Amino acid sequence: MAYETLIVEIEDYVALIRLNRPDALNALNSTLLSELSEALKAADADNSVRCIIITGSEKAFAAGADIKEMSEKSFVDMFMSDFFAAESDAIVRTRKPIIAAVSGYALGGGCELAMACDFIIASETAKFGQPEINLGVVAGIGGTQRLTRFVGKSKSMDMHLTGRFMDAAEAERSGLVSRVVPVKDLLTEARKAAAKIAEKSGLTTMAVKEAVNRSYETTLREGILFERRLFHALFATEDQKEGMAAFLEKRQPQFRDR
Ligand SMILES: CC(C)=CC(=O)SCCNC(=O)CCNC(=O)[C@H](O)C(C)(C)COP(=O)(O)OP(=O)(O)OC[C@H]1O[C@@H](n2cnc3c(N)ncnc32)[C@H](O)[C@@H]1OP(=O)(O)O
Repeated sequence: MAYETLIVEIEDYVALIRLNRPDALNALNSTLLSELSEALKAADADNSVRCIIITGSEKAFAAGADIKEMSEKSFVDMFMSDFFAAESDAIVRTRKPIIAAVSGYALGGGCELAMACDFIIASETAKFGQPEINLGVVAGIGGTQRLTRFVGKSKSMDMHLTGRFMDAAEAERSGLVSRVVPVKDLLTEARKAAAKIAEKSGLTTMAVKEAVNRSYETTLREGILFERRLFHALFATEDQKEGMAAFLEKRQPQFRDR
């Protein structure tokens, strides 16, 4: 399918979704976000895809929601359209793993999009920020909630209240990103991570996502119980038998998502 603001390539079980509004630093307008939702739904439903990468350009992952598009909207416009709710839900509803490969600016909605992915691999030039305060608004796609869970209250308040940017080294130290790589290696490293994930049982990767994401939404006791039940349930799958048999027989497992 052809998109106006995205380039989507599927190769070796990985769907690479590249945000593509070069003249606006990949600012997230409604076309881009609805195309991204569609692309994620299509990748989730496509049996030839086992992992998804979302990336931008070297200069910008995404410099936030499109300020030109938003500037004249009224409260009624925003409220009645439930601005960006459906689009951000589409990311969270995606059951296959999503890696954000971030280079350059990931600001406002761009930072929120990256945080809604399952993990972030950043290039050395990545800059994260929630500068909405400079525009007279607050984050609107989960920034106050997710950033606080990732980096803690003090740093999150600092970022949201001052609007300052965090570089890649600070983002890695703070737990916002899983690793930092040279710019030239960003996509190679993201593809390597995706290829590793693609080798696993798709059933089990979905279970991992559900369990880790549950840790943000429930108490420790409930989360551990959820994990234990999921662990028990996976003993009803062929992939558990195959994974353990392969280990004992000293061979690579052949998972069938069953
Ligand atoms: C999700 C919710 C609820 C809210 C948001 O996300 S609000 C947006 C938060 N993001 C920002 O406030 C960042 C805005 N952008 C910047 O501060 C700067 O563009 C920069 C620091 C990222 C880069 O500065 P630089 O001087 O290198 O580049 P520019 O000349 O400023 O930008 C190039 C080109 O892109 C357009 N641009 C950049 N960001 C956005 C944006 N968020 N929305 C719309 N357009 C954007 C910028 O206007 C310029 O276009 P023109 O050449 O046509 O002016």
